[in-house]
Amino acid sequence: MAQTRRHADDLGRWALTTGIVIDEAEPRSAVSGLTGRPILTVEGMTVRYGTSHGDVTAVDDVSFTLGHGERVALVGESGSGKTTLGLALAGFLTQDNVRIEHSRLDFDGAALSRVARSRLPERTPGLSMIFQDAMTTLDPVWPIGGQLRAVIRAAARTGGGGGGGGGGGGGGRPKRAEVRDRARYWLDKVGLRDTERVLRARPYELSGGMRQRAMIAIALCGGPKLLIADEPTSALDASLAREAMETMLALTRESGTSVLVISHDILLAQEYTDRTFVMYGGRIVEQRSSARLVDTATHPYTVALLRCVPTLESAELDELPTLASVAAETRPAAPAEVPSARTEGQD
Ligand SMILES: Nc1ncnc2c1ncn2[C@@H]1O[C@H](COP(=O)(O)OP(=O)(O)OP(=O)(O)O)[C@@H](O)[C@H]1O
Repeated sequence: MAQTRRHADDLGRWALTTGIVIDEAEPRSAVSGLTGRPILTVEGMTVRYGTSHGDVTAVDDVSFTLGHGERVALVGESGSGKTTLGLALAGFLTQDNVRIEHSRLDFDGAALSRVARSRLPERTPGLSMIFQDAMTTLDPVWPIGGQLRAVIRAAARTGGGGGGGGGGGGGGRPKRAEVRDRARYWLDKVGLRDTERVLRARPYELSGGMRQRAMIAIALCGGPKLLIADEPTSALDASLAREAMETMLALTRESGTSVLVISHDILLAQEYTDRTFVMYGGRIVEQRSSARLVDTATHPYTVALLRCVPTLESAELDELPTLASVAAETRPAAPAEVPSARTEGQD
């Protein structure tokens, strides 16, 4: 808790310092037309790292649900706990110094207990994760083809799908030729040409954009029901980032895969997702329809974040607004003045 508190005190002016957190959950159906049982239900999740200076509470009592086929952006500044939340959900936080607590964590209708998860790439069947930098995430000395085939085989063992390329999703052991076909199919799906070369290549032999596409193929070839993408395009330049994001989202739409995309980029969140969750100091302080975020955001941090988005008007300014400058302009709100939580549709 000490670290979270210090972090909040650095910014000093927003609601977290007054202890007020607005967790404004809109009904999913009202936002995206999605109904039925959620693919993911998280209640009361807290993640702490034990350090030599005491415990760091990186995720602090977070609750939300994610619908089947829904795409949600998790935005927030550096250190707000986005990556920790994604890693905890995907089962990557297994170190001894990490403590994860929750009152409920259900994925695809079943409780996700950490002990039930096994080694990669079978850590959580049906749940896949993409990371920021393919170069440091992919095995550097293992050809792309081998990495793809390992996930395809693992998915087949656990009954995963993945579609296309010759079966293998029926829970049995797929034939070698089928696995090879499916690996080619997925490279083709993510827009990589010269697939034979890419299959044989090690990650360092590909360009950044190609590596990121290969990582998207590896993440999706097992037919996940939920994809957690942590800053999936921030290592790419703007045009490649857009292409890779569009490819990833088109493929997940096609397969009905739910997506939780972690990003600093609130514009990207608005453009590509159904709902946006804003994280601040380890908490989800706002959950909104992405399309209506600008008009409906009430939490002071979200409002400040939106004011920092560059616009044509701000190009005229001597200095672009930053969180620090917006905070400096904002009179510290007394607890009674902080906007109260309202759910859209109540007005
Ligand atoms: N292994 C660790 N040990 C101790 N503290 C950690 C560890 N990893 C993260 N933290 C701390 O947990 C908090 C949340 O970090 P996290 O990386 O989850 O935030 P983030 O929002 O994803 O940031 P970024 O956008 O920069 O990736 C930060 O205070 C960070 O310093």
